[in-house]
Amino acid sequence: MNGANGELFPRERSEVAPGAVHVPGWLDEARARELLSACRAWAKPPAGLRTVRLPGGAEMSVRQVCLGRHWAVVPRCPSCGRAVRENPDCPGPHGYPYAYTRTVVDGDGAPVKPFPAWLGALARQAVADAYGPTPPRQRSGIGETADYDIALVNFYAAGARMGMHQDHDERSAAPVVSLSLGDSCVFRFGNTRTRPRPWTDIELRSGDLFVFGGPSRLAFHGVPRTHPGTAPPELGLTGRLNITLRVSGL
Ligand SMILES: O=C(O)CCC(=O)C(=O)O
Ligand SMILES: [Fe+2]
Repeated sequence: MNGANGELFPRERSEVAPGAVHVPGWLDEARARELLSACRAWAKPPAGLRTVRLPGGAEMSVRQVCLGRHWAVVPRCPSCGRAVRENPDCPGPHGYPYAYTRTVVDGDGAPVKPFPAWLGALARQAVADAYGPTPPRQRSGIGETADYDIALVNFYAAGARMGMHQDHDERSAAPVVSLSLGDSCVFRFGNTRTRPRPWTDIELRSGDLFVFGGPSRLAFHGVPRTHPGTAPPELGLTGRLNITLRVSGL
C-alpha cells in the first residue's frame, strides 16, 4: 500500500532507533477490516472496553480492552500481597502498582477474553517482516521463543492521548508489536533511560506496523495527539485503535 494514496513521496520502512522499526501500510485493507471487526467484538462486555484509572486516581483518556491477560492498576501485588513499589523478596513478577491479572479486577470482574492463535501468528509475521533476516539481539534469551499471548487494545476518541511510559510489565524480552487503525497520530518514541528527550516523533497511520525490541524494547513512548477525522473513510472507524501484541513470559 506504500505510496498508493497518490502521495508525493511514498512512506518507507524506517528504523527509528536500533530495534524499533516502522512499516507503513503493513495491513492491507481487508486485514485492517478484519482486525477492526475483531476489536469491536472484543470491546463488548463482559470484560469489554473499560476506562483505566491510574495509580494517582486520574482516568486515562484512552479506553482499553485486554486479551490473554488483563493489565491493570492493582491495590496490592497479586504475587506477594504487598503495596510497595520494590519488593526483592516477591516470589512472582512484582510490577506493583501494575500487574497482569486473569480477571478484570478494575472493572466487571469477568475473566479476560482469550488471546486467539491467529493474533499470535500475525505478531510473528509482523516481527519477521519488520526485522527481516537479522533481528536485533534481545536483552536476554527470556521469552525469545515463547508465543505471543497478550493483546492490549487501546481506543482513542478525539482528544485522547497516552503519556510517555515503558512497557515493562512483561517478563520477556520479545519485541512489542503495535498495529494502528483509524485516525493517524503522533507517536513519540524516546530512549530507554529517561522519560524526557531525546525522542523521535513519527506519524502512525491506519494500517501501520511498529515493532520495538532488542535495545529499544524498554524505550519510553507515548501518543501526544491523534488527528481526528483522518481515518480512511472506507474503514468505517471514528477515532483511533492501537493493538499491541506482547509475550507475557508469565
Ligand atoms: O497507541 C499507541 O500507539 C501506543 C500504545 C501503547 O504504548 C501501549 O499500549 O502501551
Ligand atoms: Fe506502550
